[in-house]
Amino acid sequence: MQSAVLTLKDITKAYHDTVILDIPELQLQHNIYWLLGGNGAGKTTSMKVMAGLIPFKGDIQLENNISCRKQPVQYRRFVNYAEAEPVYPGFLTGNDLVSLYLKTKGNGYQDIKELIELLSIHTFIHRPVSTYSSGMLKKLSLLLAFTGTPKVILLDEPLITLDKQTVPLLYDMVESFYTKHGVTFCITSHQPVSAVSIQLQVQERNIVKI
Ligand SMILES: Nc1ncnc2c1ncn2[C@@H]1O[C@H](COP(=O)(O)OP(=O)(O)OP(=O)(O)O)[C@@H](O)[C@H]1O
Repeated sequence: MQSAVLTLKDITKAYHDTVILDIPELQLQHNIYWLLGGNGAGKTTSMKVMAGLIPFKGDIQLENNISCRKQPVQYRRFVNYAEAEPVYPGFLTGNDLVSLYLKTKGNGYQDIKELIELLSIHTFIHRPVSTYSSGMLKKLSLLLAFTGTPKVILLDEPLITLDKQTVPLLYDMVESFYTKHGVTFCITSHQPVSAVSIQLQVQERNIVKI
């Protein structure tokens, strides 16, 4: 049996008094997962919990040896996350953000300049992000999720605002990081995601395999 990359145990997440997630146990193996669920079901909340970015009860283990609760810095070094609607300080340029990520995450599996060219980010990377369109911002945030040497990449609604040419490029990146670099992906999307092999669903506050 494949060993678990992420193990969620006794997770509960509430906003104020409203419980959004109640997950007794969930194991994600090395794979590409598509997380489904209706509007407001809890997909983004699940992604933020798995990214270790918001408080929750319970714990998540990465490869059974790094605890999100006990070793949050180490955990976040190996779990990358791209938000559905990324927001960055407007005065920073794409170059500033790439430098910052490289400094904190280290050199990546693939040369960052190659990825910048591949996604055609080089034409605007020198500009402050306040001047970007939503699609340009999305491309930059996806690029940043592929920096460093993550074991898991979480992509929340990666397809929204992406142009037709970029969608297959993103799928190729997902496939190649999955096969060549052993990265596990969890992707939320209301559109079908062709790169995916296992579907998950947020159902009555739990995440189940379907
Ligand atoms: N910061 C917050 N404070 C209070 N409630 C919140 C907060 N963020 C999300 N919620 C609530 O949590 C529930 C789940 O929201 P979430 O954004 O995780 O859903 P989602 O499945 O990603 O939805 P969508 O498909 O519409 O993006 C919703 O009822 C939402 O109103």
